[in-house]
Amino acid sequence: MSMPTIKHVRAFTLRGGGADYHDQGDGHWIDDHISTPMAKYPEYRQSRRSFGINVLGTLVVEVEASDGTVGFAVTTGGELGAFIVEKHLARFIEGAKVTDIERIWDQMFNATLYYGRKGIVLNTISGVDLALWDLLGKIRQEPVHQLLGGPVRDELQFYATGARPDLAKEMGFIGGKLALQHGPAEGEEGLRKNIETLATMRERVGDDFWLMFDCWMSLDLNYATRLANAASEFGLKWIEEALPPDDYWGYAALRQQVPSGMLVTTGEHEATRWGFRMLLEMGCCDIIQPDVGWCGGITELIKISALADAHNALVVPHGSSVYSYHFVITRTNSPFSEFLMMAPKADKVVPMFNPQLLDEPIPVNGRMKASVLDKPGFGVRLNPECQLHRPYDH
Ligand SMILES: C[C@H](O)[C@H](O)CC(=O)C(=O)O
Ligand SMILES: [Mg+2]
Repeated sequence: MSMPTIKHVRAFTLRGGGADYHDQGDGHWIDDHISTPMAKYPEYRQSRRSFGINVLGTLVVEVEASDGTVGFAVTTGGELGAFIVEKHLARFIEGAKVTDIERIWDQMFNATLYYGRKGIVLNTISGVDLALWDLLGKIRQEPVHQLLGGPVRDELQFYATGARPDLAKEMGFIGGKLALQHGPAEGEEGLRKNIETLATMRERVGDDFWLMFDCWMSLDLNYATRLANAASEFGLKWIEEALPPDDYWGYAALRQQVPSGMLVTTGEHEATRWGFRMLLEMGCCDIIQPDVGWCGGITELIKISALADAHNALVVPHGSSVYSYHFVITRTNSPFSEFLMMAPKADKVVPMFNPQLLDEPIPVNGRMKASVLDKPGFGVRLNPECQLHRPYDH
């Protein structure tokens, strides 16, 4: 079979939820007094949007092959990501064969090393990488999970992230992850309120349902240790992203200090095999949580996951909807998945990247059959009702 080449790459921006899932309206649980690294400033404590968590918006990358097939992906990256794709990365993509994914990744990463390595550049590289996997799947008429070696189980099992683990239990999820609401700047009273929320939820969900705290990089080692000790009485399963992502030493210490049996998890703001190598070799956590749309895409996640497996660590990707589902179903060291509850009150299941994708599968009774993922590529379409904007052209 002669392999088509890539004729065009195009980058667009989009506003309103979707891949930039913090870009929500007023009254959404995800923006209601969540503990953040900015919460030490009282004026930025009530809303994450107040410090600009949603400034980037969504980046849409489209790759069109010489036979007319189009692959695409969405990630967080907006206009800055669009600039990087159109003005810098396009040269490595256009003219390449659709199977040249590994070489394109290596060229994108090495050409941006002097200003990249992590953050928005890696989000952007991830977006291109996911679009390339989508394209290859569509050209081969195979789902991405099949390109990755095929499912290792019949279905995915999900825990839910949101303000209502009690409702998540009724909806069939295996656990509920609460966003921690009060950080160190809110003192002992804040710590008490955090524990009260956990205690209330434990009361409602019973002993066996998993409950976790997501601390979104907002604590220090002392506070995180005290929170973990106090939460232990209420069966906290894991403490997530307790410290800033660069504090590998703090994570290694925290893992030694949490009560026996409690897991330490992190990694959604980490990128590449080198970043995760630090977390794994320094013994920072029990579960790594790469976001497929931010860590370097599927091409890099394959390497990160192999490294984690060799360190006996689980890989439970952060959010990332279909991009993580197609990966998780193919890996034994990824036994369950996250589902971010994007309904403003976390009281019903809506597609995670709503409203940007069509045909985006959702868990039913906290589960998703592998067969639901059996469409070419990632199996989703861009919603034509969403207003695409192309800020740069090349
Ligand atoms: C709930 C967290 O603060 C954040 O918005 C999402 C996240 O970190 C996660 O899903 O994990
Ligand atoms: Mg998290």
